[in-house]
Amino acid sequence: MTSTAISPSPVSTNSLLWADNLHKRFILHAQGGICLPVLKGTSLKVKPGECVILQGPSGSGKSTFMRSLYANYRVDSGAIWVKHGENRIDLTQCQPHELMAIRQKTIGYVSQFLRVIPRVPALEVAAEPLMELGLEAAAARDNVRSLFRRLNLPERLWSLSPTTFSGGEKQRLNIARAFSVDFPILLLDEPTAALDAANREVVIELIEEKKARGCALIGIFHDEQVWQRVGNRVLTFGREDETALGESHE
Ligand SMILES: Nc1ncnc2c1ncn2[C@@H]1O[C@H](COP(=O)(O)OP(=O)(O)OP(=O)(O)O)[C@@H](O)[C@H]1O
Repeated sequence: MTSTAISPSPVSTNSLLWADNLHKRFILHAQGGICLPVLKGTSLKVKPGECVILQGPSGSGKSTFMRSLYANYRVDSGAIWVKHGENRIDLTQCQPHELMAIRQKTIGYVSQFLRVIPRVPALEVAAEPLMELGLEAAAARDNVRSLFRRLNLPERLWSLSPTTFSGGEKQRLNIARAFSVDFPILLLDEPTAALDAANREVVIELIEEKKARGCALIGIFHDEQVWQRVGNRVLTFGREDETALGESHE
């Protein structure tokens, strides 16, 4: 594959994701062109098997950073190197077809919200990413069923459209959709916010399993009990420094 976004010489790092000196500001055109600088030189490297927690006060830029890592937001400057297959690609420079391939194979994203298409059953919604990767429908559905069971999503809901699901049900569907694929990188934006204690515990287990398989995770969790258990490091916004969590997490 040739692309201007591919590093000409492999970056000397074993990180799966490397955000380098990101700057991002919002210009509020409808409000007198006010400029809101949000990311001011944010950097982060994440290696296989690591989970980095994004922390900081409300409005400090955690979600903006996360959305930039998924190229939902375009940064003003800086680079986001991602190991995609054998290549390292800069997400800030890549072509739309490369971004699609990266989202299909390399970076998974669990957002707080589920975009649902009316009339498509939950099982199909969750199995879609696996089928897009070429897995046959029956195997994809089996994989999703086992995640639905682990996440205690009642079987009577599997054939229903998730439009009427509760917040926690939608969230578990979102988790099954992203966790069914073996993404090398997973971005988790409050994946446990709407869950009860038992299901939170399941998500913690699923995250631990991903780490053991060498996945690099970046997460926003308001629940301290969760991030203390799954996190290796904390990137603090508003201060922009990193703290290692207890040795037991390393
Ligand atoms: N699309 C946007 N347009 C304009 N301003 C935005 C946009 N998205 C975020 N902001 C602003 O950027 C700042 C950072 O927002 P962001 O959502 O990244 O914070 P956060 O740390 O994730 O907050 P919270 O913990 O409350 O979710 C806020 O001041 C917010 O108003």
